[in-house]
Amino acid sequence: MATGALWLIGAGNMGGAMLRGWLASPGWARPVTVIDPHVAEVPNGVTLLRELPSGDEQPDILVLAIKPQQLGDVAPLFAAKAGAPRLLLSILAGVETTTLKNVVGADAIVRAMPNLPVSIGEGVTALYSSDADNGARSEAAGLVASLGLVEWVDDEKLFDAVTALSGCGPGFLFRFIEAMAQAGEALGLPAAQALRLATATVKGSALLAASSNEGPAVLADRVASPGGSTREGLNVLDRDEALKALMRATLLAAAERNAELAAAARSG
Ligand SMILES: NC(=O)C1=CN([C@@H]2O[C@H](COP(=O)(O)OP(=O)(O)OC[C@H]3O[C@@H](n4cnc5c(N)ncnc54)[C@H](OP(=O)(O)O)[C@@H]3O)[C@@H](O)[C@H]2O)C=CC1
Ligand SMILES: O=C(O)[C@@H]1CCC=N1
Repeated sequence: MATGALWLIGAGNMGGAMLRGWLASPGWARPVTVIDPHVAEVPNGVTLLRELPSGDEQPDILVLAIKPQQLGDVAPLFAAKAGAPRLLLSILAGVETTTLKNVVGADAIVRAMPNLPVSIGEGVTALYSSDADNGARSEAAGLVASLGLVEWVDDEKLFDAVTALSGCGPGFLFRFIEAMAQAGEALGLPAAQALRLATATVKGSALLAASSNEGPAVLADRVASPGGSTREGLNVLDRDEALKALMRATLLAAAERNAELAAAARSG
């Protein structure tokens, strides 16, 4: 059971989600300090500081969860410190290892890209490190293992793609649920019922896809009874690859924004 101190800098939407996931995981024993100037409250047992302590004190593990555009605000605070954390886990979209190294001189740096369902232990966290040794890599993976699926990415260039797919993905799927529910509403269903049906349908389909040996294309065919109604709906999604083209454009736009954020962080 790991007991070294963890500092979480930024406890907004994603930092807060990871914190909830960690505190709910069996055997969690690390003392946690949240450093965030504005967050309203933190769970029981968590220390809240409004700014980074000015002395040389450093945690065992530092989790950086501020917005990429806020990195410049904390950089001078780290520059003034003599010590360094043992492990830095950065969840900043876009911001590259070389940029992080210039800000926090941790012994090991691991980039992580979690997604919002980590708060219920059903998330995805992608990890990348250019130079962490096996011990640090397994420690980083162990830290996020209780939050859901963990996937290593070998090439940092692919991190923007992973961010677009699984990091941003819940946002796209929430929009899909909303659109599906509204389409049901347009067919006459009460709004609340349409939302329950759409949400449960996406949940059940994802669970089935995750547990099946068959791919999503085969599963879609299993729903589409010959001569039936699903095929008519799939024909709309498939015409001119309408849905696939929309998803390609969606992920590309997100990935390009990550590259812009990286460039901005690189130039300080
Ligand atoms: N949201 C998501 O689903 C995901 C987000 N990420 C990454 O997580 C990071 C945070 O995103 P998100 O949670 O959405 O953003 P939020 O704005 O919700 O959270 C950032 C938090 O950090 C606080 N903060 C600002 N400045 C400082 C500072 N100097 N020291 C400490 N805390 C500070 C912010 O306060 P204030 O609001 O007042 O500025 C806010 O509470 C980003 O880098 C993003 O790329 C990664 C994966 C998924
Ligand atoms: O929107 C963002 O920039 C962050 C990164 C991944 C999800 N949210």
